[in-house]
Amino acid sequence: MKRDDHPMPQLAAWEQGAADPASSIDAVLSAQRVEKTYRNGTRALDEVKLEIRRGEFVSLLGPSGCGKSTLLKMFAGLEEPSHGHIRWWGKNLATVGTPDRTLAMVFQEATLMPWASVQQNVRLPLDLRHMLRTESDARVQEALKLVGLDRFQGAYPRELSGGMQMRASIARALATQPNLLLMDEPFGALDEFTRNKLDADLRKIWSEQDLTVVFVTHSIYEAVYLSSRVVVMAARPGRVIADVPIEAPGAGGMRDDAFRISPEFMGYCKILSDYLTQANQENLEGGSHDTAHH
Ligand SMILES: Nc1ncnc2c1ncn2[C@@H]1O[C@H](COP(=O)(O)OP(=O)(O)OP(=O)(O)O)[C@@H](O)[C@H]1O
Repeated sequence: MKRDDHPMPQLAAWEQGAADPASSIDAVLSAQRVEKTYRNGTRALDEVKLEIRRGEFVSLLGPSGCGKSTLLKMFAGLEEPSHGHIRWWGKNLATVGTPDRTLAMVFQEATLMPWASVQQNVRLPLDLRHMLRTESDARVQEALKLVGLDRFQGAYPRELSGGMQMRASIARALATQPNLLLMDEPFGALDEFTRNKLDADLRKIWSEQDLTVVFVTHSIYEAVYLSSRVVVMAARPGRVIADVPIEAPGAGGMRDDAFRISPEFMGYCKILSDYLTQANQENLEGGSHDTAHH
C-alpha cells in the first residue's frame, strides 16, 4: 500500500483506563484484543494480542494485506483501533509520548525534504521541538555518526544513493533519541547487498542503545537476522498466528555474516517459512485463530 508522509506523531491517547492486568511491567507496547475495520468495511485486524517488552527487536512478518502496517500505525498512534486498546509504556500510561518516553517512525520511503541538506533534514524534528541549536547540533552529529553519514551532512538527498537516503531517514528518527523505533519495511526497496549492510548496522545500533524496535518486513531472512522475536501474521482478517523467539548466537548484540549461513539461521528460516505457508493456506481457506508459540 502507499505510505503517507506523516509527521512524527504527537498524539494523546484516546482513552484512559485500566490496563490489562496481565500486561507485564516492562511492556513498552501492548495490543489488547485489537480489531481494526476501515471505513470501507475492510477488516484489517482481528483480536490481535501482542506485547512488546523493553529492549526487544520484534519483527512483524506476513503476506501482503495481513495488517502489518495497520498494526504499526496503531502503535504509532496514527490509527485508532475499532475495538480493543493499545497501551504504551506499561500499565499506567495510555499516551503515545511524554518527554522521556518517545517514539519515532521510519517509513519505506526516506521522505527527506529535497531542498534541504542531510544535516537540515535530520535536524527538522528537533527544530519542530524548538530545541536549542547547541543541543540539536550535538544530537544531529551523533545520529549521523551512528548511521555512518557524518561525512555527508552537507549533501542533498538527490546526491545520495537509496541506501544513504534511508540512513539519513534513520538518523532523523534517532536524533529524537526515541525509546521506541517503529520501522515499516524501511529497506524493502534496496538491493540485497545494501539491505544486508543496513540490517547489520541497524542491529548494531539497536544493541548499543536502550532502544525497542518494531520492524515490518516481508523477508524471512531479514526477520531472522535482525530480531529477538518474530511475530508471524496471516490475512483476511489480519491476525497473529505465531510468535517465534530467535535465540541464536548474538541475541544480545552483533550478528555477523557467519550467522547468515549457520544451521541455526537456516533452522529459523525453515520454521518461519512453514508458518508463512500456513498463513497463505489459511488465507485461501478462511483462517483459524490459534497462535503458535514456538
Ligand atoms: N486506509 C485504508 N482504508 C481501507 N483499507 C485499508 C486502508 N489501509 C489498509 N487497508 C486494507 O487493510 C488490509 C491490511 O493492510 P496493511 O497495509 O495493514 O497490510 P500489510 O500487511 O502492511 O500489507 P503490505 O505488506 O502489502 O504493505 C488490506 O486489505 C488493505 O487493503
